[in-house]
Amino acid sequence: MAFRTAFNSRGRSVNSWFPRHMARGVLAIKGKLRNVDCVVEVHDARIPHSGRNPLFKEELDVRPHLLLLNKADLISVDDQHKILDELAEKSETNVIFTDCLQQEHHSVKQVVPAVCKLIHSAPRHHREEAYDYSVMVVGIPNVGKSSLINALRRINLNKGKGSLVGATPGITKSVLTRIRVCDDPPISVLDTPGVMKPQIDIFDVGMKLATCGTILDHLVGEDMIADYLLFVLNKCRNFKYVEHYDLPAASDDIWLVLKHIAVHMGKTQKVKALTGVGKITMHRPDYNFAANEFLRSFRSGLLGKVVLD
Ligand SMILES: Nc1nc2c(ncn2[C@@H]2O[C@H](COP(=O)(O)OP(=O)(O)OP(=O)(O)O)[C@@H](O)[C@H]2O)c(=O)[nH]1
Repeated sequence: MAFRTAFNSRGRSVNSWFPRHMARGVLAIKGKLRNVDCVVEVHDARIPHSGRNPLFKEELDVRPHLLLLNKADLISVDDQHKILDELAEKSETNVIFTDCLQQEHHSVKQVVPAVCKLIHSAPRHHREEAYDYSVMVVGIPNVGKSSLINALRRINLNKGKGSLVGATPGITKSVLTRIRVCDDPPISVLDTPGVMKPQIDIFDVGMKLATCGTILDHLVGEDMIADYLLFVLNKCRNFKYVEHYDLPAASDDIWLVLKHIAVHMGKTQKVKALTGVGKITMHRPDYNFAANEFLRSFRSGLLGKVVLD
């Protein structure tokens, strides 16, 4: 079966999807850099190249930089190896894949040793005398910055939440909160609000970011994101959704797929319609519910392990 090879943007512009306050966020982050020993950038492993805020590298590169590709549970181990090779080609070698939701936190346990190694490998400038290590956690919205901080606290301090976690992008609103995550060695992190590049000019990048939940769904439209997700799944021949929703076959028609999802999940709405034989009651699939369900399932890994880049 032939599927779409390109996604139709339907004339939509991406710029309006990015909240204005985020430009101020970078300035605030930059202003705190003097008191920081290392920058930890958290990004979504499903989009290892797209959507990273270039300002994190350009503006904060005066400090050692560690890239954490989080939500690694949502991609395959083979893809992780491939991504490491691709990043190494761009001279980016300080990279760790993390899964902050995993109970034992095996991957997150690598973070403190890696941070210490990086700090020891570079001059601390005027912070030479400072007893504790100060780490700034940066990243675009909803990639798991707060989850990482909470996991670090659990591992190293046996303590619970220090930072709010949410499925909606933009949960961390306060500008820069200092949180202790380890006593030996003493490490504090600065939690920062998610900051997106002020303008993303490539439509495809905007859609990848939206599919991973880093942009508020309603700004883009859930049906549009669901259509992009369907396009991606078909393009990479990942047909797990067919089995998951008991569809008769794979399809590139989002409305057909959403209709099946709604019917499969028993989500139809009664509507009255006036016909030639009088008023009749019809059952209309709840397309909004279906689009939301399709995205939610993908984001929680139920539709397979997919790298969007
Ligand atoms: N599958 C998976 N989900 C994760 C992981 N880490 C975080 N999440 C989920 O991703 C969502 C966002 O997590 P947060 O920790 O609030 O992200 P954040 O970057 O602090 O978000 P902002 O406050 O918007 O900047 C939540 O629903 C988390 O449960 C992970 O490693 N794997």
